[in-house]
Amino acid sequence: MSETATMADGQAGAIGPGRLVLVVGPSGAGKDTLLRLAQAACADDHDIVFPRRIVTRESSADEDNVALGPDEFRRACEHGDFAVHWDAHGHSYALPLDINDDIRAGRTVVANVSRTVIGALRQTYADVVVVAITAPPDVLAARLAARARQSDGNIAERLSRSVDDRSAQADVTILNAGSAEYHARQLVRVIRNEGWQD
Ligand SMILES: Nc1ncnc2c1ncn2[C@@H]1O[C@H](COP(=O)(O)OP(=O)(O)O)[C@@H](O)[C@H]1O
Ligand SMILES: O=P(O)(O)OC[C@H]1O[C@H](OP(=O)(O)OP(=O)(O)O)[C@H](O)[C@@H]1O
Repeated sequence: MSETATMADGQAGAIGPGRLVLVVGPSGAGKDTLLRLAQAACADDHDIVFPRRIVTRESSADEDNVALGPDEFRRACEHGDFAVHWDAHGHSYALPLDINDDIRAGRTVVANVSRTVIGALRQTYADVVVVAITAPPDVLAARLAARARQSDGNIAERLSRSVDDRSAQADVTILNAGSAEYHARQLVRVIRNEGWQD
């Protein structure tokens, strides 16, 4: 399995003062679901930004991503259009460079990223909060089977993906085993920097 984490702007902790909230976790944990609900809850707050990811797969009901072909993605990468990019599950993913403008303007940027890029992002941004979304293994398997997204490829391979936990330490962990609405409210409280376990 290969992943790459490449930063466009590598000055340690240089980019602030806004917060970068990273939503991470295994496939099927519910990252996109909680993000969609949180985005809807924050729709009126223009200081909270949910950037569209760039992914080498079609946009779907699960994620409203910008879809690029592999060659276009590579050219955009070489052109310096991405704040960060990585490869996983046979796809390439990126966050757009303009998140840096939002963060410099003091806005909060919320994004679903690979656990493999947390270390690099913590070094590059001044205020990073990592939110791990988790669920028991049997729940992950059932959810991925039910999601049945064609671009997911082999579900067993998705489930078996492991990431070095030392590089992926979370500030907050949400065990997404209750209702999605309840856990999305927890995520919103983290995004708003409020007490999240109330
Ligand atoms: N709290 C929850 N309760 C029940 N089903 C959920 C919950 N959270 C997510 N799901 C479902 O699990 C599947 C995987 O969720 P998704 O958000 O796509 O996960 P991820 O982005 O982490 O891979 C989806 O079909 C989604 O509807
Ligand atoms: O390195 P990892 O932490 O394992 O993450 C790898 C990738 O998997 C997820 O993407 P994707 O949206 O394709 O999958 P998911 O929705 O099934 O998690 C996540 O957003 C990362 O882009």
